Amino acid sequence: MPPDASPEQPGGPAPAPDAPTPPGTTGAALAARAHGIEVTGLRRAFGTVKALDGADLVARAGAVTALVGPNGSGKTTLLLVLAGLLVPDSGQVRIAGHDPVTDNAGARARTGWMPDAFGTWDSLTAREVLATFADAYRVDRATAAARVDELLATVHLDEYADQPAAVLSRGQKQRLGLARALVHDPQVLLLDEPASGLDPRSRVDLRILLRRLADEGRTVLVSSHVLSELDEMADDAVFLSRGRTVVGMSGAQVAGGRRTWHVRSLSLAALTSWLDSTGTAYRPDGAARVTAGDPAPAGGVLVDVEGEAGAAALLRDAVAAGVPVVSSAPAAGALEQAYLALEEERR
Ligand SMILES: Nc1ncnc2c1ncn2[C@@H]1O[C@H](COP(=O)(O)OP(=O)(O)OP(=O)(O)O)[C@@H](O)[C@H]1O
Repeated sequence: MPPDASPEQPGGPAPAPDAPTPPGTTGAALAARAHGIEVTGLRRAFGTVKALDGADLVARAGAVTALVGPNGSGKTTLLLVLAGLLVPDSGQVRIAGHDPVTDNAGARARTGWMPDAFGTWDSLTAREVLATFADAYRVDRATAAARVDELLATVHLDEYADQPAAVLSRGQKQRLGLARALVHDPQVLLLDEPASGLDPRSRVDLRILLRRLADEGRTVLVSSHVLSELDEMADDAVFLSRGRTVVGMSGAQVAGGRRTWHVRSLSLAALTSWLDSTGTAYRPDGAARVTAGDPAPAGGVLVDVEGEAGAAALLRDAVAAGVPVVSSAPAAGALEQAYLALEEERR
């Protein structure tokens, strides 16, 4: 049995007969995808551990939503409940308008689930693995055959299509897991650490694919510890801590907050004396390399500014004052900074 064996796999309850539409469907069918994910007051305990302790979440259709939180904050538990693989103790969940508790088959027919490690049947080929899942989701044979080929190409596994899954590397298995999640053309995609084990090229491909899927009107909820990666792909973010939603943010809110910028100048002295003259607080970036005998070494500082407009004003004024600015960029991604600020508040 694969490690992520679950009733979702072949042999489990059948999806609803009105299974989702094939890829490329447009118009009215896409309009029906208006619902995303809605979670209210979700609770789930394992013995005395409250893995979910009143979590709330909204993930919009047509957007990529990042699910962020420290180890043990309840992300996987939440995703398992959303995937219909774990029954919550209490709370409300709607997946594309369906309740995974009372209408498990209906919700799961519309949900693609990619666990953090995808187990396969090693004796089946990559193509057979996908065909088996398509069959379990009652995708008709002709549609399934075309879709399996299309997905194998999408995740760049076409040359391994007829190889036993046992020969696939960890990253290739992850990509097969992504294809598996898409085999029934779900409206909602749940991905738990999808980029783990992927090489840089595959990470870029994943980002492009998730953006395309969201642009098609699907709901994409993705958890990862690699915040820089989420930064590049997420429209919105939900932060979990100790089983509760600490904050939900739109991308604009994240970008609009107070952030640290790294400003570098050909002359560190010119930069710092200008900042001093304007009363702007700054800190060393810890990377200044002073060359012996160089009277005006290059270097940079960290400055906290309000939103991107604040960063633009800082750059404009520095250049206007004759400071030879080389670069000005966020010191860390927006999600990372928001996350660290939240951690700071909790201390
Ligand atoms: N099957 C289980 N039995 C007992 N405790 C569990 C079980 N699953 C999760 N937990 C506990 O629930 C809490 C939340 O775990 P969960 O895996 O949801 O966190 P997470 O945010 O996904 O963590 P990570 O980032 O480390 O993957 C943890 O304290 C964990 O030990």
